[in-house]
Amino acid sequence: MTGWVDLQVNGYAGVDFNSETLNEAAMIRACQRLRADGVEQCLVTIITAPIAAMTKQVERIVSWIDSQALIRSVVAGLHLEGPFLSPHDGFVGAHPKAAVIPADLDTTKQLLASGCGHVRLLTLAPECDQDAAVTRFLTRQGVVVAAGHSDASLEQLDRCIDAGLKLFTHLGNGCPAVQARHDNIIQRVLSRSDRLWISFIADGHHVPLFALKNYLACIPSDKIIIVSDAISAAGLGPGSYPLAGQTVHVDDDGAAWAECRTHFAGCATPMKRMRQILRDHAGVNEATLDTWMRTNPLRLMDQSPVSTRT
Ligand SMILES: CC(=O)N[C@@H]1[C@@H](O)[C@H](O)[C@@H](COP(=O)(O)O)O[C@@H]1O
Repeated sequence: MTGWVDLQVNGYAGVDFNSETLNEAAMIRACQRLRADGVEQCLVTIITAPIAAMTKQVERIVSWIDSQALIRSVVAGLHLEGPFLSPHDGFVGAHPKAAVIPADLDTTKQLLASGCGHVRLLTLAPECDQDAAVTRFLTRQGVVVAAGHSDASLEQLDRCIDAGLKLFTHLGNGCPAVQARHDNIIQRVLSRSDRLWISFIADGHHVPLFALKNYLACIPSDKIIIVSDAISAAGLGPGSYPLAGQTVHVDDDGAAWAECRTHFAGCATPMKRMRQILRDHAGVNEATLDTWMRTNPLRLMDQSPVSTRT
């Protein structure tokens, strides 16, 4: 197998992984489509919701990973994006503000318990993780910690990096459109690209290609990871699609907008199209694409070997 490894998939081909009505047959269909579209493995991503709803959704998906061979071979685990994110406008992005909470160990343990060892990655805002306690705990449990939806200062970023933080989730998104010209989260994270993997959504909408090329040129190649952030619209055309109880509008150009149109809400572009975009419009060669879409995500996930997780 030489397919791509996508660390952020919220849904695919008409199936919303965050829906309360998700069932096993739909999950199998989505896995078949992911495979057919070149994705060997992915992390199913559960976004911020009230804790009881998150744990219930995690439990449901974990039961299928444990019992169904195709799901187990495609779904390498879960990525929890939230609930410990910045609640501030712009940073919170498409996550429901009311369900965002400060990081705490009890909630973290509850989330991990519901995952029965399948939670591989958790995205949090370092400024919401006092003394980096949750980052340190998760790292010791073998869960990769990412920063994202965050306005962390350099000090807060460094404190979490020292405690085990490994990744920054979809740089250039989950932050306000207008920010300080120099001291902003994008520049702070770029200044730490020797110590962090950094993921990007390469659909050409989340980050305009000219800016994406600048980012990709200034980060060491072994630190770059491409994620799809796919939602149920991925692989389908323009229209309205569900995401965790929200309605997302996909325009003719493929951009996926929240109803208010102030921010994106996931992505309708599959990995195979991102690969074409990066190759044909950003001049990235095939070997480098393999590094960013397979080797690097696998290396990052090796930081969370299944055998060491409890
Ligand atoms: C699954 C999902 O909801 N993903 C969206 C992402 O697509 C969007 O980019 C970000 C903020 O929006 P912004 O990019 O407009 O800041 O919020 C969420 O993470």
